[in-house]
Amino acid sequence: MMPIELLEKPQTLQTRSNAPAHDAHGRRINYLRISLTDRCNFRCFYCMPEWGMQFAPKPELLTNAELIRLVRIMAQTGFEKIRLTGGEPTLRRDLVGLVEAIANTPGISEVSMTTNALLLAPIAQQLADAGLKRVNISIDSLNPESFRKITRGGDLTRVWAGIEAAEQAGLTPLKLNCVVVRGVNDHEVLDLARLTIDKPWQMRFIEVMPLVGVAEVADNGVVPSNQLIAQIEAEFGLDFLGWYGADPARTYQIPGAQGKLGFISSISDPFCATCNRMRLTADGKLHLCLLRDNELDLRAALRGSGSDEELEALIRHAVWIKPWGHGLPDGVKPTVRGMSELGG
Ligand SMILES: Nc1nc2c(ncn2[C@@H]2O[C@H](COP(=O)(O)OP(=O)(O)OP(=O)(O)O)[C@@H](O)[C@H]2O)c(=O)[nH]1
Ligand SMILES: C[S@@+](CC[C@H](N)C(=O)[O-])C[C@H]1O[C@@H](n2cnc3c(N)ncnc32)[C@H](O)[C@@H]1O
Ligand code: SF4
Ligand code: SF4
Repeated sequence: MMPIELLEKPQTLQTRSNAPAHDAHGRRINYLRISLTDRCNFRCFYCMPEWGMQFAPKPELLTNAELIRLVRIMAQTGFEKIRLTGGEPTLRRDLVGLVEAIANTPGISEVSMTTNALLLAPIAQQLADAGLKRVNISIDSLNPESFRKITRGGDLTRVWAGIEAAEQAGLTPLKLNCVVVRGVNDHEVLDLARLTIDKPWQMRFIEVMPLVGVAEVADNGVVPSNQLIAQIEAEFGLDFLGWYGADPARTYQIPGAQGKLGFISSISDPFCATCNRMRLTADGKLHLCLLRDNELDLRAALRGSGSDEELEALIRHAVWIKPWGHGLPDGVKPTVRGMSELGG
């Protein structure tokens, strides 16, 4: 499918202005994931090729002023929850100032961030003071050597320092993300789950998805969540807690544990029916569904002197035409963007 580029105000708007934006399937879309940069200080093998991606040249990236304006307009269309991601969001210059501006935008109720935490420790408190509510941190192995291999160079000690600093700064409840890949880190699932016995964290196991640049990792690497659930239950016992609204994770708990377990089963048990989210790429494209190619060029409208009203109309139209869901595992795979451009 070709990406959609709608640079002009659509002639027929299907949604009521002033009402919070809903798509054509009745889903309320109120969660924007912003990729602050497509660059990263890791090269996780399930996310990016070793040589990286074709990174966007700097002039193509949204400036802070453009981003803040867009967030204000998105908030007017009903977006309430913002997640900063990347690439690696901590590489963005003036991250603290950006967090503060977004957190102070009328209508925005929560700003959170997904990070690899390598650079988090020294800035965690400043981010919390600026209005960041919580962080989700990626950790795919507890073994420093395997961690280094999976991330192609990552230092697990610094990531633990980031986790500790996030807790101290109150960026909680803390969620830890592990992309499980068969034959690489699936043997560590019990050890990762065990962390939740003494810590109030949500440890989440994610089915690997076939994004551009790494599609072959998912071809043979997906471990269906039900296999992991059975394995963990056999070792510790497991209580099902629920599946709350638009949360992509099904949650469980080891009996008596302080923390929880989450399973994000995009492939074996998709959650598109309750999807509430869209993505803004660092180069200013509104990407309508993580696993589809459709996107709309907001940067062109921003830089082409589009008024706030025109931008709002474009955003409402994009929400209206948001695809129902993905077609995996056997349907059309994404062909345009890598995970590091979309932010997960
Ligand atoms: N298929 C699909 N997977 C998603 C979507 N959103 C998140 N994920 C997956 O879930 C992983 C974890 O997402 P996070 O960045 O931690 O964000 P989150 O789960 O929305 O965060 P919370 O606000 O804490 O619920 C991502 O890396 C993706 O693999 C989505 O809309 N579709
Ligand atoms: C793209 S990263 C960006 C934020 C940050 N660099 C990090 O790793 O947390 C966001 C999330 O996407 C997940 N992710 C990356 N590639 C994936 C894939 N192929 N399938 C499923 N999740 C993936 C990562 O594990 C991470 O939790
Ligand atoms: S998953 Fe995050 S840390 Fe790993 S390469 Fe992708 S963007 Fe970087
Ligand atoms: S695959 Fe698309 S529709 Fe499904 S949950 Fe993710 S973003 Fe939403």
